[in-house]
Formats: sequence, C-alpha cells, structure tokens
Amino acid sequence: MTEDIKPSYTLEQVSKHNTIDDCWIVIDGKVYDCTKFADDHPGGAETIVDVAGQDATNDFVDTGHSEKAVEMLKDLYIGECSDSIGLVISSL
Ligand code: HEM
Repeated sequence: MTEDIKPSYTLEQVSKHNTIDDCWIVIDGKVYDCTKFADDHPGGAETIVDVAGQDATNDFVDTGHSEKAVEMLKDLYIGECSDSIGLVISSL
C-alpha cells in the first residue's frame, strides 16, 4: 500500500488560512489544519487562532507539549511547507 502524497504549500499560501473557520498552522515544516481541533485544544482555541496562518514551531516547542500532543498532530497533517523556517525536531 502506498502512502498518500500530500501537497506542498508556501508560507504565503498558508497565511491565507488565518481565521477561526479556516485555520492552518505550520510546525516543523509541516502544515496542520487546526480548524476543527482549535475548540478541543487544552491550551484554548484562542491560542491556536492567534497563530493561524503562521509558523508556530517555536510556540509549540516553547510550551513544552507532551508526546501525546505530538501524536495528535498526525491527524491534523495536510501537507508540507516548502519555505518554513521552523526548527527541525526529530521527534515530530
Ligand atoms: C495543532 C497543534 C497543537 C496541538 C495538537 C496541541 C495540543 C496540546 C495538548 C494535548 C495540550 C495539553 C498538554 C500536553 O499534553 O502537552 C496542550 C496544551 C497547551 N498548548 Fe497546545 N497544541 C497545539 C498547538 C499549540 C500552539 C501553537 C500553542 C501556542 C501558541 C499552544 C499552547 C498551549 C498551551 C499554552 C498549553 C497549556 C495549557 C495549560 O497547561 O493550561 N498549543 N496543547
């Protein structure tokens, strides 16, 4: 079985998805659609919406998220970010 090939987006494209109803964020070079997830975020929907359309790698890492949080990213993954400046985190 082959893996789905996910699209690649630029930060410019990601930046259009910057509202509560259409909320993408970049973490470690990967694009996550957080539109549905934001309301369920233990750190609050506001926290997610504040970084909508942006590279939130440093925010995600600085908060010291658990392995469980890193696991949750998998369900939100929609593609790669071609020009992200995010840190490369081996565990993500
Ligand atoms: C889609 C990406 C994210 C996921 C899946 C996620 C998931 C989680 C989870 C599961 C927790 C509970 C604690 C833990 O298990 O670590 C948490 C807490 C928290 N998150 Fe996130 N998070 C995401 C993005 C972010 C971002 C971008 C920020 C900051 C801008 C942020 C800020 C926080 C804060 C401040 C808490 C602590 C809440 C508290 O302890 O009261 N999160 N997050």
